[in-house]
Amino acid sequence: MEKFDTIVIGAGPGGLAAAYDLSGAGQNVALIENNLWGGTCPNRGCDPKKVLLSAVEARDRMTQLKGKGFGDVPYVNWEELEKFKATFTDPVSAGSKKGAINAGITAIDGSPKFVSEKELSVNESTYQADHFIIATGQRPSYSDIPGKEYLLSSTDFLSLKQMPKTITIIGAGYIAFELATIANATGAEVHVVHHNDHPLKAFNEKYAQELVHQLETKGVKFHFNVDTKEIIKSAGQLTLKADDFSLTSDLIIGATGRIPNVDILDLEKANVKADRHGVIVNEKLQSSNDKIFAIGDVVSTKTPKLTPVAGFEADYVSNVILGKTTDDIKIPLVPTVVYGTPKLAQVGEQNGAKVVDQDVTSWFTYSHTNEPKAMIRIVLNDKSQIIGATVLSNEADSMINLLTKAIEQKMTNADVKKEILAYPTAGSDLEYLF
Ligand SMILES: Cc1cc2nc3c(=O)[nH]c(=O)nc-3n(C[C@H](O)[C@H](O)[C@H](O)COP(=O)(O)OP(=O)(O)OC[C@H]3O[C@@H](n4cnc5c(N)ncnc54)[C@H](O)[C@@H]3O)c2cc1C
Ligand SMILES: NC(=O)c1ccc[n+]([C@@H]2O[C@H](COP(=O)([O-])OP(=O)(O)OC[C@H]3O[C@@H](n4cnc5c(N)ncnc54)[C@H](O)[C@@H]3O)[C@@H](O)[C@H]2O)c1
Repeated sequence: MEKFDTIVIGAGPGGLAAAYDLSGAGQNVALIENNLWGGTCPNRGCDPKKVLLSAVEARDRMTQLKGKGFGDVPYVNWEELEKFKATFTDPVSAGSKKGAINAGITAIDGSPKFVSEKELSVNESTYQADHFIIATGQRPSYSDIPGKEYLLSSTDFLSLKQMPKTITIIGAGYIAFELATIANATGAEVHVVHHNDHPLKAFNEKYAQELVHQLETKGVKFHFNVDTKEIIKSAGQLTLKADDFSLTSDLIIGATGRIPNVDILDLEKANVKADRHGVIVNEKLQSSNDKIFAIGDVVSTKTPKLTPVAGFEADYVSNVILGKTTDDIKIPLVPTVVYGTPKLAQVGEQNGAKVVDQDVTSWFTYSHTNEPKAMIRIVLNDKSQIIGATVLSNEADSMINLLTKAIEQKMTNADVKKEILAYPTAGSDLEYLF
């Protein structure tokens, strides 16, 4: 039986980072993947979505300047854009696997199952290790309704050969907003169906509602308080049914959340406990078996499920395994962005001693690109230090990174005014907020 220092299960951003860290430190590491190497983010998540959105953003920017330098703005050509996207995604899996092998990691394709607390089997071979890291991520989950087999996932959407004329998205979280933005820019009629009237529930409500309003202005139709009961297929189309509600479209995307990939690992044989949110861990990311860790999206914690978090947890767990730290994990501030035009970004505390909530649409940064609405909300504590922020604008992604740094450095509003930042940029406007 082959023996390793550490076996990592799942070659996404989390698993790959951990395998590289441990192998780089001299450990004998195996990495096991049962699908595409590289995981969700570069194959069917962040990166392909961002490639598609870059064309959408270019179109939206031109639309904002219609009559101010641009005439009629064409819809995004989906087939061409998909081909461009494939130039990024196609090489990922082979490249990620080859990179791991070149780094001295033993790369194994297959679905492992634990056979004991220290062993797992894959492809009829059994492997032993001192430590294991579970980094198997999540997959889309759908409500158990009749016709759910007709639903497509975000993965399917990102690889559609053709964009249909009408498309319905169930859910109003990150994925729903981003896919709605992309489909709308290709000329599709887009419907978003949500079971309550609180979209993007982790974000400031006023800002989320403004994003809804801006998408509605572009033609996206939101249907709130509609609890989907059934999907019916007829004459090549799909009809979504709810109480007193019916909507027919060419295809329906389920974007109602994701569930952890824990079910086929035989975790109970290794004494690893999981719940419906993932592997249960302590403050050192150890499972109920202290030699088996979990990182990234598969972990059952409230930590945001995002790529930089998976990477951070990978580095932390590697340091625990290598004996470099005995401290509990301390996740730093995690900024999040809903991508599109505009972007909605948020970080830190949303309540404090003082809140500056400013409509900045008329400011030069936003008026020279004719943005329909731009808003910034900064939360300060009783020492006037910045402790949180929400930004809605085309510049929200870079602004939230800047504000995250300001929070980490405990900057006050007076400190912000002392900074010299390149002008004219969204960052150099910050001082005018206070
Ligand atoms: C559409 C979409 C857009 C996103 N956009 C963003 C974004 O803009 N920014 C951001 O930060 N995050 C984004 N995310 C989230 C991001 O993709 C994840 O947080 C990140 O990929 C988590 O990394 P991970 O390594 O924990 O899991 P994953 O990337 O999911 O990797 C897990 C790996 O484990 C493999 N695996 C699963 N089960 C097994 C098994 N039994 N045996 C072996 N291998 C297994 C999987 O095939 C996969 O390769 C997005 C996600 C989606 C779906
Ligand atoms: N830009 C980014 O960083 C980004 C983008 C996409 C995905 N992600 C990651 O992927 C995760 C999953 O994204 P997501 O959008 O699937 O999840 P989500 O949790 O953000 O949104 C799911 C939405 O579906 C709704 N919902 C649940 N059941 C429903 C039902 N029966 N009918 C209608 N609506 C229902 C929820 O209320 C929620 O609004 C995110 O939480 C995030 O971690 C990040």
